[in-house]
Amino acid sequence: MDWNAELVNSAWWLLKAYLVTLVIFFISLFLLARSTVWGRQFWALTGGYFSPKRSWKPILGLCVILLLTLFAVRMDVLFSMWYNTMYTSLQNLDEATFWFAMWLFAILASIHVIRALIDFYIQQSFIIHWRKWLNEHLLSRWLDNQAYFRTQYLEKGIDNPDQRIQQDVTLFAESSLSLSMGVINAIVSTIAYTLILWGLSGPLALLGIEIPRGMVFMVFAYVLIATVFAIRIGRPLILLNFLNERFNADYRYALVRLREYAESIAFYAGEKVEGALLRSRFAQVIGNAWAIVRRSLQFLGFNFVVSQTAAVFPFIIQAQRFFSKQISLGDLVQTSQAFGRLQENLSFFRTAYDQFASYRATLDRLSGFTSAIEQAHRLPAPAIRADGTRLALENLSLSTPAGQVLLRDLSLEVAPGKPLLIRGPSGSGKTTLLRAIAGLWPYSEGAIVRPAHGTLFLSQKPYIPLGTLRDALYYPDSPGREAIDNPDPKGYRQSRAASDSSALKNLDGLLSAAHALNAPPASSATDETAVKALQDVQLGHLASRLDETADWGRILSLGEQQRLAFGRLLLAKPVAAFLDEATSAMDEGLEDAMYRLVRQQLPEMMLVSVGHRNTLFAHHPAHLVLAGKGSGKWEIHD
Ligand SMILES: Nc1ncnc2c1ncn2[C@@H]1O[C@H](COP(=O)(O)OP(=O)(O)OP(=O)(O)O)[C@@H](O)[C@H]1O
Repeated sequence: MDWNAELVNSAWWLLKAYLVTLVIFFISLFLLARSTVWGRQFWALTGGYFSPKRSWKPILGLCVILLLTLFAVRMDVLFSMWYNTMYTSLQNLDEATFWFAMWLFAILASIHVIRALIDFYIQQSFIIHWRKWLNEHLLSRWLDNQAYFRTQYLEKGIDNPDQRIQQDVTLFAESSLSLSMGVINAIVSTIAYTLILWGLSGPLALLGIEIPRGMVFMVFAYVLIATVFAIRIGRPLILLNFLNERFNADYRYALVRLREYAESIAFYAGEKVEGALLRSRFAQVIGNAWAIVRRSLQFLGFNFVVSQTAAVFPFIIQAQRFFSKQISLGDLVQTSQAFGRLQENLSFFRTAYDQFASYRATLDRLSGFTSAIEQAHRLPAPAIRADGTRLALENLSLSTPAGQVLLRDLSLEVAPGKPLLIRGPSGSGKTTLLRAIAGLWPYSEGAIVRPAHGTLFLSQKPYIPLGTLRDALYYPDSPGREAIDNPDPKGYRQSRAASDSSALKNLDGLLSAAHALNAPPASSATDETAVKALQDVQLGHLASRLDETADWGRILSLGEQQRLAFGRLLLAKPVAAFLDEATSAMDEGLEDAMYRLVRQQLPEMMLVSVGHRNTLFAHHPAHLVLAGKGSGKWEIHD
């Protein structure tokens, strides 16, 4: 074999194969995206990423990965030729060729290693960029228009959105690339090795009939039959793997709820009930895991038998031609390798069958998620317009999703400095009215006029974000935002260096050390405005802990959290504020003090409160009373 010519041939082969594959690859993508359900789902989900208008980089990246994949196929073919050269030199006792083969191997192996590393790096960076785009795309659609909240109004809600955004996106990007490159590798290798085997195989006598190049036909028939059986044995694995995801997500969700509702459950001493629920969910996970093991035993067993048989099959067929000296030892070895490779590549479609099925399940979950988001975006929204700082309702009617009337034809105007109290029986629609004003309630008619900016809604159970007390105080304007956007690289690097050196002794400890390094400097704790706000709402004792990161939602009592929310109000100085039973956990004295404070510091603010207590009357000259009971009636007392 002339290796100099072979290297030049390889370069030509690579160029031709690359151009042909490139064209076929993009045409196939186009056709799949148009004619198959999953192709359309794929394109709807990520077409934007590959749009050249956005950036050429993803397409260029894909082209490079394709080139490296074909390069890998060619290297494989060269290795198979190398084995032929080497074994033939052994058979001929040709020492010079043997040593030449050793040098050649050094060159081929070096190229192979460099190619593999470059391929690894480029594929990983391609996946990371893709994941970043997908994550950002889904996250912004999910946050836009409050879709994360409004999806609850859809007839068919969505389960585990967190899993879809975090886990499925990763799986989707990784599997898309590995499956598509796997298919290309398998097809191109199949062609390459069919040609090799074609050259090496002789006629095969079967049942008295002589089949020319019989080996090639044998391997195709062999793999085809094996594939049919494997799909039959492996099919139940698709459902089992799908259930595995579902059961694990259910189990995780039950564990998360235990953490979320820890206090209530602990008060009820509900460990027994929770334990039973957790154990029964875990039992489902385990039951399914055993079913997967049993089915995989059959599937793997069958695959092992198929591949083991394939190992000796070509020797048996070529033995006669070898012993009659029609082919060399190198030819025999190369035949067995080409047969093995061909069998392996044709089997790709068999072995990747369940991978493809789980890929489709991931795609289904992501498409279901995006279409739910689109539906949520299309839900009607209350007609809200801005007219300076005016706050008014014009012929507003509200109903429940089931169509029950909550409020009919309400018109009113809230004047600055003249707070309005909304009263009415439980379930009459007080909170729903605030939801409509916030733009969150889809089932409304009429118009809402409110300032475009500078509105603040406080609910009965204030939201306390993750982070420091200062973050909670300024929410949703976070003074610590830079820290979130730019996690301190120094702290991160230090913790990483520590983790490198300590051989991963205590990861929890290292992570909390990194967290501590990320905390803002202590000097900012003296921020006067924040401290004053805390003192005003009678939380002065927490001033020194402003920059402490803790689970404040659990540490502070409900009354303290409500006072913290009043602090938020004082700092934000909104044009209009809406307080939904925002003082329900305070005693009457504190409630009075909080309202006095607000009216003193923000006398011109438009204030709307929802509440039941008579003590609120003193601070609200105007009242809106909802009648409830499905009547939609209301009264205004000025
Ligand atoms: N997401 C929802 N889906 C279906 N019905 C809802 C939804 N949210 C609220 N409702 C219904 O709308 C009605 C009004 O609820 P809302 O929370 O506004 O009452 P409320 O007057 O604030 O009651 P309370 O004084 O007990 O807080 C209730 O019957 C409630 O069940």
